[in-house]
Amino acid sequence: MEKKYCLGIDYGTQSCRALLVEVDTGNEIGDYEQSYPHAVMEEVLPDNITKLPPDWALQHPEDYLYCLSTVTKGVLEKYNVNTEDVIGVGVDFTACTIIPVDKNMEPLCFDEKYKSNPHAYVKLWKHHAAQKYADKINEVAKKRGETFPKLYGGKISSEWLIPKVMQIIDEAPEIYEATDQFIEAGDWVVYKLTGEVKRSSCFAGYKGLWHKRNGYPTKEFLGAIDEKYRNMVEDKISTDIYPLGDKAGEINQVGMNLTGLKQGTAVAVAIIDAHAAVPAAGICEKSKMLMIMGTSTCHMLLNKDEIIVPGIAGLVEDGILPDFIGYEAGQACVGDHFGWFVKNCISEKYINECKEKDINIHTLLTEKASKLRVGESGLIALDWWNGNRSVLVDADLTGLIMGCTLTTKPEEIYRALIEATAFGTKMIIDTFKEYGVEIKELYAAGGIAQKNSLMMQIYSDVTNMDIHICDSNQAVALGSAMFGAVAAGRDKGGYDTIIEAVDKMSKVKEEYYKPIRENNEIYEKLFNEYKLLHDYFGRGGNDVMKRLKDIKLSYK
Ligand SMILES: Nc1ncnc2c1ncn2[C@@H]1O[C@H](COP(=O)(O)OP(=O)(O)O)[C@@H](O)[C@H]1O
Ligand SMILES: O=C(CO)[C@H](O)[C@H](O)COP(=O)(O)O
Repeated sequence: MEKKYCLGIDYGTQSCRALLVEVDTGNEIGDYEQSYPHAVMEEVLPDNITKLPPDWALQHPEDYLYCLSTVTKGVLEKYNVNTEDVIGVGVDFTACTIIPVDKNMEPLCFDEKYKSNPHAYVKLWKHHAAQKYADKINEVAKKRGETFPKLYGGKISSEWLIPKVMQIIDEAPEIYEATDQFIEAGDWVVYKLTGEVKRSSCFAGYKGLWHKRNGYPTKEFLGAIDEKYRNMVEDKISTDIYPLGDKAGEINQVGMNLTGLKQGTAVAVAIIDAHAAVPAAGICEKSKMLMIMGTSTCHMLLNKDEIIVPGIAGLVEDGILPDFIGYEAGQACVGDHFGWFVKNCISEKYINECKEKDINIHTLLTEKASKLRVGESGLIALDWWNGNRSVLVDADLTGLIMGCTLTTKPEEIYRALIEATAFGTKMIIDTFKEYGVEIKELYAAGGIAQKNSLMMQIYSDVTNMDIHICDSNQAVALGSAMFGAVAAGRDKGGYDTIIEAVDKMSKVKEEYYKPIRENNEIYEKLFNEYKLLHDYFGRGGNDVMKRLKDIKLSYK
């Protein structure tokens, strides 16, 4: 019998990639990647005139279609696979990443009329300018004694659907009027492939405040925030939601022209990027926390019980795998602030050294940082360059490096930034444990888990836990491909359930990171200092970060 393949299409923050995988073994044939031509728009629209205020982060949906074509056609051609043998496709996407679309499902920013209106574009997950709307939701929910925020760690994040739509209602009523529906980019790509609008319970559950039994927040609640928000769900957000593992549809003519895939190929209901990595790392039982480490880090955990943990991003029934409560927590800025550092704070001398050694700047700084002893630099940092997602849920917090002197070196700062993210992860783990959610093992996947072994050792030393690594350079895309194989089903050579796919296709490396006792002892001390700073600046001891932000905003 001919080999059967499935395809995972992974839309990250910076780029999109397609991964071709053998269905029976999970062996990765190869991948193809393409960066978004407009990247993340944080300062100006593509017209090069319309400036964006602080905390905005937009993307261009044109890039999603361009990348879809490039990566799918690219991978099929490069590895010369007969499309007859590709049985299923899965799509994952960052979230909450939403597009306002018209009645024909065309993004409003494609319309000449709205090209210079920032609200007509995609609001990327890390668009944090809806914080004041999230604050309103939290305030009114508290006053009314609403119970739904408990499922989201007690606080609704500015990254999510409802605050983002509220921002559009207030700041661009003409865009709100012209919008037929607000749709997650992952669901929109599935529509482009199949012609079917099959919204995913994963996006709706974690990012849309949707609950399997209770639905979205009620009209009464939304109306209590302000009358103008009362009908937003009914008018502009589809309530037709489908579980993970379902088939959304089949590649249609448009999908075939876009991708080169055969009409009739099964397409799975879309999934959030981080969530897709869980089955890829072989996790289908409770108590194993997976960190998906890239631009940001998402912490995923399965459990059988619904235990309320303050400050986590969400817990959703069947949200990751069927028959489990899927818990998510996260750090909004991990690779992103290493990226910021290497882009803005590196001297000519280091750049020349990279050229001489023919390595990139991350590798050079990591090499130098690995020679430092724990605590030797005298630095400590807070990892809030992009706000704090867990456990403080506050996008208005900012980054901090303490202990700098005239002898501080770039690699010391780089290491302090790595350590800050490890401390942030320990805060999350400790909070889960404190509230009775068991974490017995730690797993890691994503770009950084593969690329930076110093960082993984630091995480092991800080958390004092073994860390197992998913044995795929593209864990997220692998997970999506697995959902593609499930959408195809056993009759077509795929699987009936994601658990069967985990059994055959998932991958974990044999070697793992073990904590080094002496390092852990010093990190315990440093973590106590981190906690002091964390609580002082993040829990109301001193709101200087917010006051500085207010002054900054007064200039816009
Ligand atoms: N060797 C490295 N060590 C640590 N961080 C890195 C390294 N190389 C790249 N990065 C950071 O990793 C992030 C990209 O992660 P990746 O997993 O490839 O993408 P994404 O999060 O978009 O899916 C960028 O923010 C970049 O600054
Ligand atoms: O909130 C998310 C998942 O729940 C985002 O999708 C994620 O934080 C962005 O992912 P990446 O760092 O891989 O670009």
